Amino acid sequence: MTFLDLRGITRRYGAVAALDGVDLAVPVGSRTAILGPSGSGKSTLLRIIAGFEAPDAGRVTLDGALVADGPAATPAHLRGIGLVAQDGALFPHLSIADNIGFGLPRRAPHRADRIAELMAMVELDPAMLRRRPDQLSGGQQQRVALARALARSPRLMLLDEPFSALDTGLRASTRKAVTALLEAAGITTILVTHDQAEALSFADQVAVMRSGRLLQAGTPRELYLRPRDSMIAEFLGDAIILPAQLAEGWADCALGRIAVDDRRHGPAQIMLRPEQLALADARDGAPGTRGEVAEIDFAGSVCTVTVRLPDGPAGAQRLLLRRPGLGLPAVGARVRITVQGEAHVFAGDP
Ligand SMILES: Nc1ncnc2c1ncn2[C@@H]1O[C@H](COP(=O)(O)OP(=O)(O)OP(=O)(O)O)[C@@H](O)[C@H]1O
Repeated sequence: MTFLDLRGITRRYGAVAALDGVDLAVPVGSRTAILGPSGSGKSTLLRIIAGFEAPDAGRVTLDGALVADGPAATPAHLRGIGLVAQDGALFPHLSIADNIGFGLPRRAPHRADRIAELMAMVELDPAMLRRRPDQLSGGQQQRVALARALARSPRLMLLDEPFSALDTGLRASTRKAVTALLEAAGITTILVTHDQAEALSFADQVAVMRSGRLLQAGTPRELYLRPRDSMIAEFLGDAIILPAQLAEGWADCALGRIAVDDRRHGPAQIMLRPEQLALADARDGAPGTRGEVAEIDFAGSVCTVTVRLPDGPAGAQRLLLRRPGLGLPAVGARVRITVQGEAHVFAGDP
């Protein structure tokens, strides 16, 4: 069942079309990530969902109620939506307890119990209650911001790049903790990010935006393995994109004849993810495309191996493969490349 429905959302700032006819359905209890480069319209969309801004045109329906129909919109405080901003936006002069309890009535019965409960939910030590935000780490501050947003039991939680200021390790652990918490509470959540790995690991629906348009929405797996075009493919991770000639579920390309996920005929662009390519010693005599290792970028657990293929009709091809640091071939080694699984054929023109 759809909890939030966006239809034809359009918003202009002068000559800039920040949003240009965005449609998106967010299922109840789901986690949606809106992914896009800087300036693609992600924050504008989030502000329109939250009610801080109204669209010029388009409709926002929340839990069956129309909350925006063009510029006519229900104000933010009547929507029951929680928001965690990029920097947490805590009140620096208030204690952690007062930050978390900010939205709760001052004289509410059990106010202190509710604050303690929220602290426990986000796994913060009760000893921190009297501290001020600047006496907490970045990750702890983000948990306080989340507790404050949870205090009013929102129906929908909006997360605007809430992990971006945290360093890599803390970022992953905070994201995991937040995901588990929101899932346990059954709160429909939308995360805005420009980090593809974060979007893929957080969400059960990823929506990719560029220049105010929503290009494709689907499960992380669909977007990663079946992107609509090469731009989306490369935005979601490393991609090997090759010109090919298609026939009945097969493609002839620089890697020989390989299986594809499309039964069309004729020229097309196909895509493989680097992890679909396996390398072996070329001297083993088994079938597979031969190439030569041109370069190795050693980076520990994930290294990049550049393989040069023999000149073909499209000129010399270089493939980038990711490999663990152990057992790497040497530069100049002759290797045999085999493909695992099917290549993806882009829906658009070659
Ligand atoms: N208040 C405003 N006035 C004028 N232009 C704006 C305003 N807000 C956003 N824009 C423009 O609208 C476009 C979309 O901006 P938006 O902040 O939604 O993008 P974003 O994808 O969230 O970017 P980032 O990842 O950098 O935060 C940009 O070109 C931006 O300059």
